[in-house]
This record gives sequence, C-alpha cells and structure tokens, in this order.
Amino acid sequence: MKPVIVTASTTLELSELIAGTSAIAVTGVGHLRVYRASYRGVELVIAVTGIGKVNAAAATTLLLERFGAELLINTGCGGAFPGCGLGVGDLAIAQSETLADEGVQTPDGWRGLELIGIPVFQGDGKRIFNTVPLDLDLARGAEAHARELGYAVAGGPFLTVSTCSGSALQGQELLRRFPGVCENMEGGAVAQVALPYAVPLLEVRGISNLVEDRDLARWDLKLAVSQAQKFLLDYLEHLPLSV
Ligand SMILES: O=C(O)c1cccc(C(=O)CC[C@H]2O[C@@H](n3cnc4c(=O)[nH]cnc43)[C@H](O)[C@@H]2O)c1
Repeated sequence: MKPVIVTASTTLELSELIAGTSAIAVTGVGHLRVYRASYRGVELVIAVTGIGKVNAAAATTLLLERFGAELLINTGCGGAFPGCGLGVGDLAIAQSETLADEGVQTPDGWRGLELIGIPVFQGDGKRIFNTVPLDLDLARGAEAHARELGYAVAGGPFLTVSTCSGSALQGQELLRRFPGVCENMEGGAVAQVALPYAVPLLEVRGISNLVEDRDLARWDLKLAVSQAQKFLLDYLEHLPLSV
C-alpha cells in the first residue's frame, strides 16, 4: 500500500500531526524535512515544503517520485474571503484550486491563461488553464466528517497566489477573476503537480485571517493550524484504506 503524503509550508503547520502520529524524522529526501509514521494502519509521509508555489511544486514532485501516494493532503492556514461565512479558527476544504495570478494584465484588466492559450496541464483529455478540479467526493466526505466533529467548515474553490492580498481591494479583484472561499500560497501548485500522477488531493486549511486590509492583530495562525491538524488526526484515523 502506498503512503498518504501530508504537506504544509511550515513546521508549525505539521507539528501536532508529527507529535500525534509519533512520526520519526527521516533523511535523504532531497532538501526536504520529512517524517514517517504508521498511524492506525495508515502509512504516512509528512513533509515541510517551504512557502509558495515553487517550494510546494518541487517538494510534491520529489515526494511523489520517491514514495508514490494513495492520497495527498495539503494543509496549513489560509485567508477566508469575506462573505464566505468562514471566520478565524474555522476550516476550509478545497473543491478546486485556482492559480489566481497566472495570466496577463491587459489594458482592459486581468485575464487568465486561456488568453495566452497555453494550458498548465494537458492530458487525459483535459486542458487545464488556471483551475484544477479536485476530487469532489473526497472533499465533500472530509467536509461532512468535519461537520460531524463539530467544526465550523465550508467547502469551496481555493485561490493560490504569489502575492498575498493584504488589502480588501485586492481580495475583491481576485474574486472578480474567480470564485473563492480561501486564499493560500501553495495549494494550486500541489494540485497541478498531482494531475499527471493521478493522485487525489485533499486540501484542508485552518482560517488564520480574513482577506481584508492587513492587520496582523486580527490573525490567529496558531489556532488555525491547530484546528486543521486536530481535524486531520481524526480524519486519518477513520480513513477508508482504498481512497
Ligand atoms: O505578514 C503578512 O502580511 C502575511 C501575509 C500572508 C501570509 C502570512 C503568513 O505568515 C502565513 C503564510 C502561509 O500561510 C498561508 N496563508 C495564510 N493566510 C493567507 C492569506 O491571506 N493569503 C495567502 N496565503 C495565506 C500561505 O499558504 C502561506 O503558506 C503573512
């Protein structure tokens, strides 16, 4: 059985998972900080990717080549778009991932990769430009599981950016481009890399902040990453083995 690979950009976003599964650090996986565990019958590879799309893509490629995977889980924190019903400490689960700032800034406004006409992925009869669809059954199953456990949770489209929206105006600009519930900096890259490997991706983020005018006093990174990891520990415990 191939492992379940869990990634996040920082150690803080994985520390409760590492402790809760008694995962052991392993060496020799390129530049990555990697931990392995056998948890309730599930083989786990837990890896810190570093921040942003390039780190996430490089790490995901390396991990999939080295270990293969039954399932990929990308976790951490994220910003909730106002109006989506999520607040700090809630959970968001991705139903799709969009590369929300890959495109063209034209005199008439921003346009996505379709304007260029070159997809980021082509294969299996698909041409993917900005939005990578994710496994909906997996996402909805995880959302239902979280709700049963009492989490405030919403599933929906996630937007991945290189530049965080530190203003309400920029958040509104992104929502003019694509629908979204949660902004982050890695998920779109993980989703894109997973495509040719045909490995399902579940992305679960704890909400650390709203996408609004930047005010770090309103953020709670620790609560957000703790909520996501507590949920994942329970989710992994109840994972059907043939995901
Ligand atoms: O200091 C800032 O302005 C700032 C802006 C965005 C993120 C941070 C972080 O310290 C966390 C980066 C980390 O968390 C994810 N994240 C969390 N909230 C957001 C967001 O509103 N927009 C985009 N990414 C977010 C992201 O995936 C990074 O891995 C500090």
